[in-house]
This record gives sequence, C-alpha cells and structure tokens, in this order.
Amino acid sequence: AKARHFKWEISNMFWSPDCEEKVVIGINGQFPGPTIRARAGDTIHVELKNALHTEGVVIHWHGIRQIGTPWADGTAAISQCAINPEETFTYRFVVDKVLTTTEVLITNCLNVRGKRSTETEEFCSWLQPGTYFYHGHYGMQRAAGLYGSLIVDVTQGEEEPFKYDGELNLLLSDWYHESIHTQMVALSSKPFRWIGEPQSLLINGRGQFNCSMAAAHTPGATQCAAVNRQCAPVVLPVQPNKTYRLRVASTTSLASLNLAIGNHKLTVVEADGNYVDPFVVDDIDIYSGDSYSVLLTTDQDPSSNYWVSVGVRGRQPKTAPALAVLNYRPNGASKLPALAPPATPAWDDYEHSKAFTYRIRAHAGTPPPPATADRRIELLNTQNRMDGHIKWSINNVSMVLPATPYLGSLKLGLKSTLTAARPAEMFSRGYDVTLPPANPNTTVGDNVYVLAHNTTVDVVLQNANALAHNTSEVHPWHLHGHDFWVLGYGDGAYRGDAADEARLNLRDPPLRNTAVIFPYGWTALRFVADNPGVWAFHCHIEPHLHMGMGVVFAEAVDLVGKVPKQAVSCGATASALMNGDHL
Ligand SMILES: O=C1O[C@H]([C@@H](O)CO)C(O)=C1O
Repeated sequence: AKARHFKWEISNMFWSPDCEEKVVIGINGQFPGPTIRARAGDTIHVELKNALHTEGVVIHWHGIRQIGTPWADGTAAISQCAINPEETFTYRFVVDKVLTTTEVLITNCLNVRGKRSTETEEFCSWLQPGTYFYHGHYGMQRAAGLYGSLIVDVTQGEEEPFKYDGELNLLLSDWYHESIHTQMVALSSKPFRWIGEPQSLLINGRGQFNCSMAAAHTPGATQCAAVNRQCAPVVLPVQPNKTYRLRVASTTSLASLNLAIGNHKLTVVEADGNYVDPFVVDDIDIYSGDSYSVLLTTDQDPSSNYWVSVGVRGRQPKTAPALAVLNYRPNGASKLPALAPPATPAWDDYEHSKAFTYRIRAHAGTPPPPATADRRIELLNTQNRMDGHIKWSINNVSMVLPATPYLGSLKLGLKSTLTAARPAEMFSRGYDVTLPPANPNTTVGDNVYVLAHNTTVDVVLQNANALAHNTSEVHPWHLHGHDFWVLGYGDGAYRGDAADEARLNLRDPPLRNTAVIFPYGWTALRFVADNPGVWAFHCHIEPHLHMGMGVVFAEAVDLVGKVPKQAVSCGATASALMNGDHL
C-alpha cells in the first residue's frame, strides 16, 4: 500500500458551470475538485489550506469508513472544528478498510478471503475498492460546488468480478444561480422561502443553462458552450464493440436523477463501493449520495454518436436534462447523434424507481447481516413548523449542531454539550403517514443516539406526508462511518408485524451507505456499531439537512484513539484542553 499526498487550496472563484458566470468553491483553481485515484489500502494525505476569505471549511470523504480515524470524516461540529481561513488541516485516512469483530462477519470474511488479513486474531478486515466522492460538509458548501471524485482501484494483483476495456467517470450535480448564502438565509427565514428547483444539472461540473445543445455544436455560435470551455458539453470517447465501466455518482443538492444512454443497455455492477449481483436496465435512478458502476457495451451502429441524458426524478422538474455525447470514434465529437436524447421516466413514476431499487442485491460473497439486531431505532421523517420557521424533524425533533464538535466533547465527557433528553427510539404506532402532521410543531435538539460497541442496530426510516396535503417527497439517507444492509422497503406505515418482517431480505441485502425512502414508505437498514466515532446520519438533500433532517450516532467514543488536538480545538473542547484535559 502506498501513501498518496495531495496539497489543496480551497477558494472561491468565478466560474461558469452552466455558461452563466457565478462564484463556485474550487480546489487548486479547479471545479469540480481534482479526482483522487488510489488503490485499496493506500493512505491518503490531503494537506488542505482554507483560502476562503471569511468562512470555515471541511471535506467529507463520502463512503470511506474512516476506521480508526473518525476525526478525518470531515463533518463540521460532529467530527471536527471547521478549518478557519488561512489555516491548514491534514486529512489522513486509509481507502478503504472494512473491519469487524462480529462472529458472523468474521466467519463470512474468512470464507470469502480464506485468510485473516490483519495481525490481530480477533479482527478480520479487507479492502474495499469502489466509486466514491468527496464534498464539503459545512453549511451548504457542497451546493456551492465543493466536490470531486474519489476512485479506489483494487489492490495490485486483485481482480474485479467483471471485465471491461475502458472507464468513463460521470460526477453528477445540480446547480443554483443563487449563492448558498442567499439560499441558507431563505431556508432559515420567517416566513420561509423555499429555494426552488435548480437552474441546471451538471455532468463533471458542466451544464448548459438556456443554451441549446445544437448551438453548443454550431461553429461560430456566439453564446454558451461553444465559446466557454467551462460549460462545454462532456464528450465520452469510446471505440465500437468494447465494454466500458461507467462510474456515476451524484452529489446533487436537491435533485434525484435518472441516467440513460440512447439505444444502450446498462449492467449495474457496483453500488456505493460494493459489488452487486449484476442486472441489466435501460436507465438508472441516482439519488444524492449514491454511486454506481454500470457496464456499457458499444454494440450499436458505430456511424452514429449517442446522447447520454440525465433528468430529474421525484420532484416536478423545472430543470432541463443534462446531456453528454457518447462519441463512437472515429466520428467527430461534434457529430450530432441521429437519435433524440432518451427521455427520463415521468418524474412521479415511483413504480419505475422502486422496480430499479428493489433489484439491487448483494454480489455473492458479500457478508450477510447478523440474523438479529440488538436494538431497533425507528425514525419518523416529518416536515414541521417552529416559531414560523419550516423544519424537517425526526420523531418531532429537528437537528441543530452545537458549537463544539461531538467527537471532542464526548471524548472528554463534557456532558453539558448534549441536549438533556436522549431522542426517542420510536414514534407512535398510530401515526397517520397519509396526512399532514396532526401536531405540526417541532422542537430542536441534538438527536444524538449513543450506540454500544459491536451491537447490531436496526434503523427503520419512516416517510410521511409533508405539511401540504398529498405531498410526500423522496429522501436519500446517508450514513457516515459504515455501510448498512438495506433489508427492505414497504409502503405506508411500518408496524413491525409479520407482514413487515416478511418484506425483509436477510439473504442477499445490498451493502450501501445511502438508501432512499420513497413517498409514504419505509426503509429498513441494519448495521453493526463496530467503528468507534461520532457519525452523522442524515438526508443527503442539502437544504433538508440545513432544515434539521438528521441524527448523530455516537459510537463507543471511549474506544476512539487519541484525537488530534487540531481537529477539535474549538468551543468547549478548546477550553477543556487549555485547562489541561487530555483527549
Ligand atoms: O423542504 C421543502 O420545502 C418545500 C416545500 O415543502 C415548502 O415550500 C419543498 O419542496 C421541500 O422539499
């Protein structure tokens, strides 16, 4: 395994992601940020200088478990203090080691790998290559363009369970013309102002607002992409009769997406860094926080190019699809495809989305979940009011983050930094998910669940009607520090009865770090609390997180190793350290 060193400077800069000039957060003068490419087991060192003039910054390595390095997870107020302007913080972590101490997993891991790969007998660990990404996790900085790809290849000499001739990378995002500062003020203001739908969808940071793709390809066109490289349509060059691995990840602020390629089938082989049982589809849904690998065979008429089309799902779209060109060489890249771009399924065709999502199953050799859980936490997702504000709440508590990051305050036992009461383990069985909340009022709190080491935890996420009648939205939930098994999905209220149990798949549930709840439905997850640290678990929709849609899992914090002082020298932890306390 190698150490890979990166030196980054984060700054605001003028950029035209969709041909309209705005301000983005860039890294080393680039937008999106540079792609990190490593092999499984490598250690990444990112020496990150904050060159924003007046804002802190952190970077979250989405999908990387941070085993033994919870202070490098990059969540402001949870795992570390925001890095101040002009300061430098070094992230050091391994990509990506799965390690567990539970019996079932050890046995399975030994069966799969045939050997113990760590020195200590009680552990079994293995390396996990895959498609990941990184992004800002302070305020709404991700929506300002602070993101990039993180791709982890298999260790030298190891093979993937599928073959391909080439690789293409698509990092998908959405883009607003309002600054994130305006957006945050709007979302927090009284009366509430919703940010609306994004102006553009971006592929690898490039989109076209108010520009026709034809204009983009017309020599001499005076506007848009033809004259601005920053928003030039993405071209994916391919040779006929080859197989390509398309890595697709979504870092959108709001939009759920669907991707299709004219006349081409897609074989799904990886989800969130885990191999899946391969299946063939015409298009894939991608929620914010998801990543996939799909195989594409260039078996169509080679005299033509084809459109790659990315459209909006789950919300009535006001945003034009993003397009890229699948360029069969030796055709010119600007040769317009003969076929029109493939149309996205109707935005509210949830049956289509469920059919896709339910087909995702673990690849043979993936460890199965423990047969039973030690604890079940049921989280009701509602939209609420509080003193004239609109919030998202979990069991009627909307999450607010403290000034002092939990990792430091809990390690030092500074109990005063926690909300007095622990959050509820379940919501009332009689709750009617089909109606707006009977009691729309919410409180705020830290939503910290304290998890005992190595316990198996079930989480049931319950969706419900929002404040307006006949409205329930999709929410992709992302867990830090872990993959979970997605045990199952159901429509309506979860009751935990035999019918609900029958919907759970304990045989080949996929391991993922992000899972969606469908409108009015529930999703059941299971994970093992085997990674000491403090981990965010939240809706990956940026405005919803800002409105409080999340919880925190504080996991065996007493077993966390020595926390670097620099990570937590702020707030009450800084005072305690000055008084001589030791982390
Ligand atoms: O959080 C949200 O607020 C709006 C709407 O519910 C109220 O304006 C919306 O569509 C959201 O997703």
